[in-house]
Amino acid sequence: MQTTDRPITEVAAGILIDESGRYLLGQRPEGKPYAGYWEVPGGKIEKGESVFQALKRELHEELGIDIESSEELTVLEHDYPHAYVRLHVSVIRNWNGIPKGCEGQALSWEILGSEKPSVEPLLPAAWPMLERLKALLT
Ligand SMILES: Nc1nc2c([nH]c(=O)n2[C@H]2C[C@H](O)[C@@H](COP(=O)(O)OP(=O)(O)OP(=O)(O)O)O2)c(=O)[nH]1
Repeated sequence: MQTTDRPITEVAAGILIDESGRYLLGQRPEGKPYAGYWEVPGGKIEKGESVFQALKRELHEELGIDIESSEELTVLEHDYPHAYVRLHVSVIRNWNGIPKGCEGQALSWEILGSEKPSVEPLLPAAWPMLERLKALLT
């Protein structure tokens, strides 16, 4: 773990994996830092929320789906100019509804085994998540 004097922004990110073995990326909407960059869906954990509660709320707001369960994949930190973030990354295999871009964001289903995503650029901290996912599945 890195250490920092900066306040830490706790973030929950959820890698949705569908039945054909694809995972979902979303493009950050206008108005957010790194707008246009691709990321794993999720967002900031609010005060008093667990990682799962935050994921459930964020994925409902962003994608219009209801998740039933999640498996913790990894925790990683990244020092951005706008914030120091700690990302709690989970894998989600069960949800109700069909993911859609409720905030006007584009979505892309990606092949798990591929070398790199078909879309770019990715948020810098999304890369280690995908590496961790690859390691889990191979
Ligand atoms: N969701 C998500 N966030 C990521 C990833 N990689 C990464 O560095 N982040 C960072 C970017 C942001 O600083 C932070 C997530 O915050 P956000 O701005 O998306 O959160 P939010 O939806 O709660 O935003 P807001 O309500 O403040 O507008 O985590 C990723 O793959 N997915």
